Amino acid sequence: MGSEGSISLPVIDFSFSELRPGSPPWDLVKSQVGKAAAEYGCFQALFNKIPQDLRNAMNGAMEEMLQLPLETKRRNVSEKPYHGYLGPTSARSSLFESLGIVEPSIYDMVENFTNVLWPEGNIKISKTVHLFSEPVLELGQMVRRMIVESLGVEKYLDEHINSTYNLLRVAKYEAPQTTEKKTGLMAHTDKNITSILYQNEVDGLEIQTKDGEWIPVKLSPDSFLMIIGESFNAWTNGRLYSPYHRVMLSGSKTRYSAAFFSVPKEGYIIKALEELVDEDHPLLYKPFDYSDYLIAVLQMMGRSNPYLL
Ligand SMILES: O=C(O)CCC(=O)C(=O)O
Ligand SMILES: [Fe+2]
Repeated sequence: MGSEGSISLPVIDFSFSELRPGSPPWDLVKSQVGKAAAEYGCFQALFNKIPQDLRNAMNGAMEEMLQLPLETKRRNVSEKPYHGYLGPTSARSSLFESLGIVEPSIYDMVENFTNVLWPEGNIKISKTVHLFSEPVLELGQMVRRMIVESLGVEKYLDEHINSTYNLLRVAKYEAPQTTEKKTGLMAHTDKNITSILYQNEVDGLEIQTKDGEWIPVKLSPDSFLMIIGESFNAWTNGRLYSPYHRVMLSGSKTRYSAAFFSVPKEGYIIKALEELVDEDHPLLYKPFDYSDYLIAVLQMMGRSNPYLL
């Protein structure tokens, strides 16, 4: 397919006032979502449910959190990989740093996080993160429901939704001050179910198509990028694509992003749906426990992966 930049990622509009399951706009959007998830494993979602002042507040909150002193950010710890502070190390891009917030739609969970960074509390940040997260996570659930419906496996919808929790990671990518592109985050696939990305108005994300072409993502301020993770690909026996993506940076503007990951709960076994396994679609992956899989991937990638803890 053509030279670089000649194709772009699907853009899907979720800004209908009446986007209820079963309604005509729902069915229309659902067919676009199903197609995009199968062909690209990602799409840009236009979503007008978050007012500009809340987006501005979120941008400010991300900046404030990630500009704290290193020893403060390091207090954001977790025994689970990727759930706590990740900083620049010799094995990772020196431009990247991120903090992890488990279950950001639950106010008390956000407060637990902010209290670690600000022992005296920071209600403004807690409220902003919580308020911002709620509609984003609703968008995520809506997309997952549409995908499950478009594959004709609605009977597993509750199991699918209830088998995950949410993890928010806010990241800072230091401006490289160069005209040529520098790596901010190495190429990788997400291992979880779905990821929804929001950014301050600095682009940098690139997605690889099935043909191997890298497409730079241009996100309008009121849009999000939805990415299918490997676990969703496995659960649907390969019906969905899970694309490689990376962050490439140039110029003098610092990039901040908020990535909302839906992650399989501990102990949940990801097993391809029997309805999606047949002669034309032989079983692709043996059932697996997500936590074991993640640990195996991390071990396999070893030191060569800067994305590693
Ligand atoms: O910051 C971004 O835009 C991408 C983050 C990402 O791909 C990840 O954290 O898995
Ligand atoms: Fe990612």
